[in-house]
Amino acid sequence: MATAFLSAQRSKDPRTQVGACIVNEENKIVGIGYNGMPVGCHDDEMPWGRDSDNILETKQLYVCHAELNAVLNKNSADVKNCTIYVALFPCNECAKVVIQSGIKEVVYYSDKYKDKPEFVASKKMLDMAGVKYRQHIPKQKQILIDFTAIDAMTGTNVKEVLKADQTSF
Ligand SMILES: O=c1ccn([C@H]2C[C@H](O)[C@@H](COP(=O)(O)O)O2)c(=O)[nH]1
Ligand SMILES: [Zn+2]
Repeated sequence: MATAFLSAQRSKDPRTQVGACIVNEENKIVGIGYNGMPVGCHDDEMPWGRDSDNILETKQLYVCHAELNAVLNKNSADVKNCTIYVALFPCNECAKVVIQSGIKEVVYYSDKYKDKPEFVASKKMLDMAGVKYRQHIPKQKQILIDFTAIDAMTGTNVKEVLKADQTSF
């Protein structure tokens, strides 16, 4: 789940950043994704709002959801019998992707949209298809990547590394 949230940080969505991480039956990561615009559709040229009279000026019609990206980014032949860790409970469209790709379990963190039709429909389809889902309960409240501590522990000096890289060309 931490990997899913780390991936979510790459999302340009100002309101809801979603990350997803797929693991196989051996708990090895086989796909990671976050919600973002399709390749070639530049983040800064696309709309990121969701409230507009003109749906063409909202993100809804364009953004690729984290689960879809995680499945499309897979580094294995398929994701059958895998588990997907995802920051937000999957919407109806993502539930279809999960089911059709053979993923057998969804572990989610937030279920903030549970009363919306897309998410009610999602649960209905996951139930019918026999895909299990459960909320993630974190074992610890914080995971920190502290580069200062890493530098001290490994004797890394980024300025030196940069200089070394430049001179190696
Ligand atoms: O299953 C899902 C549902 C939603 N997302 C993404 C799509 C959007 O970028 C945000 C939701 O935006 P709101 O403004 O909070 O409606 O989350 C996803 O990746 N997967
Ligand atoms: Zn979705």
